[in-house]
Parts: sequence; structure tokens; C-alpha cells
Amino acid sequence: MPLQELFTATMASARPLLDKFLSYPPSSKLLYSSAAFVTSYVFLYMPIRFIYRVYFDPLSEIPGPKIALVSENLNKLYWIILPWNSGTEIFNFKKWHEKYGPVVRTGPRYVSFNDIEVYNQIYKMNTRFAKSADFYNHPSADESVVETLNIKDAYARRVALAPYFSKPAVRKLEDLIQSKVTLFLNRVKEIGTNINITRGFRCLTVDIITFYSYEQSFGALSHPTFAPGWLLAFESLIDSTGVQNVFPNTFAVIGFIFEKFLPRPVVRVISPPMADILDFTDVCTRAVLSQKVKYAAGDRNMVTIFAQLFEDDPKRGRKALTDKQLTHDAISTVAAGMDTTGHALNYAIYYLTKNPDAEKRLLEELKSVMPTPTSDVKEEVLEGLPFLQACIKESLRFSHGVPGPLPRDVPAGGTTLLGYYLPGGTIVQNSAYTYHTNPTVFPNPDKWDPSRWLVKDTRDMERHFMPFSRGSRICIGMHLAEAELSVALGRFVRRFEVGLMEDVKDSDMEWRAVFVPKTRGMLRVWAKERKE
Ligand code: HEM
Repeated sequence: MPLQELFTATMASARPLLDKFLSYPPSSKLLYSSAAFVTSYVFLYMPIRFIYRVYFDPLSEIPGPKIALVSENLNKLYWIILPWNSGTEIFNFKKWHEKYGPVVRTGPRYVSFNDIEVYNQIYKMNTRFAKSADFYNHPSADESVVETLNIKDAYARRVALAPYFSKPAVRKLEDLIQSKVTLFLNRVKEIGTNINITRGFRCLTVDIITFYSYEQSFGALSHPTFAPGWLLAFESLIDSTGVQNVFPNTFAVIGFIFEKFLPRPVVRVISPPMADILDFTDVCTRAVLSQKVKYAAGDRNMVTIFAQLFEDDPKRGRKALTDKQLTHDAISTVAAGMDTTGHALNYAIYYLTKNPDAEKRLLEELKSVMPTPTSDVKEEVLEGLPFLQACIKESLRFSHGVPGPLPRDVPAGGTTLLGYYLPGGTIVQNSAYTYHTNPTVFPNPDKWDPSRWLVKDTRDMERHFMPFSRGSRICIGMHLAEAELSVALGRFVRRFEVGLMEDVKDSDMEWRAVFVPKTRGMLRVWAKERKE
């Protein structure tokens, strides 16, 4: 039968059905057409799309679990929103790499790698792999330097911040770091027992970075239990990163309504975490904008990492940051510098209490440069202590910095990695957790063992060690973090004998990834001043 006749016959037989449909009231019409749309989406479009992804897509040659190809959105809901799965995707990545090899297709457009040469190609200086909008989209920080996607814009913003974070610049912060560590240690002595050291370390790191940013710290260390309201607010903000990532627009709209139209006490009744988040944003906004006002009034002697961002940089084509960009930078530098450094210190103390031999060895080493428990010691000296540095490295290996897969977009035109062609727009992932727990490079990877860093040849471990990431988007605050870690850990261990509170469980230190690792519980310790 010719095609035209077939079409006419089909239309004729469908006509009664169509007439019946048109005779329904509008509400039924809407219901039936919605049902027809959903049915054909689920039973027709999704299966066809799945078959295309499995057999015909340019990425179809790449091994991986087929179930992950059903839907990008379902993957996100499954791994991010379901409370029991939230933050555990990267553990699964590692299992998938063990099963499928160094390259795994983890979603329709996502490919994960476990190959250090590929890592170095993606996270290198002048990379063409930009941060992916699919992840760096959190409404509370998407205009910060951390979430700036465009490579040129990110470079210009980093250049403005870089002079404040170079090694020589950090050396000039010695007095600031030492004085905050002294305050922290005095507070530890004063509290003595049941010290929430997880929050204590956060308070220490945040008081340093906020002083450097705003000429006055947030005063966190002075809080009686290391739990100022805005720190609890920050914890809510971090908890919300998954929801922000999956529903950025909804989160932004709700946040806007809550912020602009409802009094804060009302927001607190409706959603305590949202009220916390807005409180934290307010604190950061007030702090950074008051610095901007001082700068505009001609004060050029003030100490603020933001100074260069208040002005245009015509040479690099960067405009002065808007108030929103400043606020987002204020939030993200506090966030970037607080939890990461805090976690590494947390793990160091936890594992030292579990490994008395290591603690003894560290103490002996510290005594060689600090004759008494409260002796002054320069950061430069602590940097030269091999066992202290090995403890710090091993604790960074356990805390991972940002363990998540740091997704990057394959540039337009595509690229070939490990023999597989990846079209432009493919999202590549690499998880520090996978590299840091590679048993070939780090034998017995789940054992906290600082002495592994004291062997003659550490080159292979160094190659697979990336707590600060690498390349153009390497951590800006790396030197500051290293200085904080040396001074805080060295002086803490020299001054105090420390132990876990009885009810602290090993499972309290298990973590999931909410951008940074989030432990199941908090580390609580007792601390006794040493006599000698
Ligand atoms: C032990 C402590 C720290 C670790 C392990 C760490 C780790 C990292 C990692 C892995 C990244 C890359 C994130 C990504 O690609 O999405 C990063 C970025 C960043 N870090 Fe850190 N960080 C630490 C401390 C600090 C401190 C003290 C600051 C100071 C404010 C800081 C500021 C930043 C900033 C601004 C970025 C964004 C850089 C960019 O996107 O170009 N970090 N950090």
C-alpha cells in the first residue's frame, strides 16, 4: 500500500478516538494528555534513549555499570538526595574502578578515571578542562572564585588573591597564626575535658582566615564550647550542598523569598537550616562589605585578602567584584579554609591517640626543638621535622582535602584519553580518595602509618598524593594550610597529653563527602597539660 494511503487509513481509524478526546472537558483533557506524555516518556523515550546510550553513543565503548546510563537526574537523586546514599558515591567509584579498570563511564555524560597520567593532564597549569557547571552551581557560592567556571575569569580572580597566599606572604602571618594557636591551646587547657576538638579546630582555622580577611576574627575561639551560632549555621550550609547541587534554581528562589520577604524568626520556624544558612551569609556579607567601605574611603593600610578585588584590573580585563561576588568569596574562603584544615588536624589527633608509639616518637622529636611544653617555636623549624611532617601528610591522605570527583568539562572539539575519544561536553571525574587509597602505591592503605613517608624513595606516593589538587585550580590557601597544620599540631602535641572521651566510637570518624568529608560524629577529647 502506498505510504500516503497508509497514512490516510491510519488517520481515519484514529479519528473516532481523537473526536472522543476532543469532547472531554478541559480538566480531563489535561489529565489524559499528561498521562499520555508521562507514559510515552517512560515507556518509549527512556528505553530508546537508553539503547542509544548503551550501543550508539560516542561513549558507548567505555566500560561501566549500564544502570548508570538510565538517567543523569536519577543518578543524582540516588547518590545525592537519598539520605542513606548521600555523599557515598565516591566509595562506589572506587569499587567500579576495581571492577571495570582505570576508565569507567559513571553516567550518560560522565567518565571517571583512575590513572595518574590522565589526572596530571586534566589538572595541570593552563588546562583547557574547565570546572563543570553540573557541579559548581551551588547558589550560596556560585559567584565565588571556587565556582568560577570560565578559565580566563578564574585566572584573573586567582591572580588578585595570589599575593596574599604565597609562601613569603604566609611567612609574614607567623605572628597571627602563633597567637591564634596560643589562644586555642589556652582554651583547650581551660575546658580540659569533653572538648569538641572537631569544632575547636574549625574555630582555630576560621579565626585565622577571618582576621586575614577582615582585620578582626569572628571570635570563634572565645566561645565557651567552640560552638558559636554561625559555626552551627555553617554546618547546615555544608549539609545543604547536595540539595543545592541537584535543585539549584529551587534553592535559589526559596532562599531569595526567605531572605527578602520573611522576618528571620519566621524563617527559623519554617526551616531552621535555611535560617542558619542566611545567618551565616549575613555574617560574611557584613564583614566583607565593611572592608569595601573602608577601602572606598581611602584606607590602603588595612589587611584584607580582598583589597585587589575591590578595584578593576584593566590589564587582565577583570572588573571590580560585585557585592554578590564578594559575599560568595567571603563564604567560600571561610568554607575552603576551615573544614579542610580542620579535618586534617582532626584525623591527626584521632590517629595519634590510637597509635601511642607514633605519639611518643612525635613527642620526642618535638622536644628536640621545644624544651618545655610551652616553648616558642617557629613555623620554619616545625616544617623541618620529618616525623611531624609525615604525620601531617598521612592525615591529609586520610582526610583527602576535597575527596569528591572534582568534575571538569572536556573542551569543545573533544579529546582522547586512555584511547577513548570523549566528545566536548563530556564530564571527566577524578577522586583523590581513589588515588589516596590505591593499595599498590600505599600498601595497606587503610592503616594510618606516618612512617610510610619516611622511606628513601617516596616519588610514587608523592605522584599519587593530591589533597590540594593540582594545576591552574590548585588550592590557593595551600601554604597557609601547611603553616597552620605544622604550628597547630606541633604545639598541641608538645603541650598536651590527649585521649578520646570514652563514648567516642571508631564509627564517629567514618565520613561521607559533602564537597569536603563530613564525619559521622564529632571528635571529643580530654587534654592534660604535660609536666615536662
Ligand atoms: C588542609 C587544608 C586544605 C586543603 C586540603 C585544601 C584543598 C583544596 C582543594 C582540593 C581545592 C580544589 C577544589 C576544586 O577543584 O574544586 C581547593 C581549592 C581552594 N582552596 Fe583549599 N584547601 C585547604 C585549605 C585552604 C585554605 C586555608 C584556604 C584559604 C582561604 C583555601 C582556599 C581555597 C580556594 C580559594 C580554592 C579555590 C581555588 C580555585 O577554584 O581556583 N584552602 N582547596
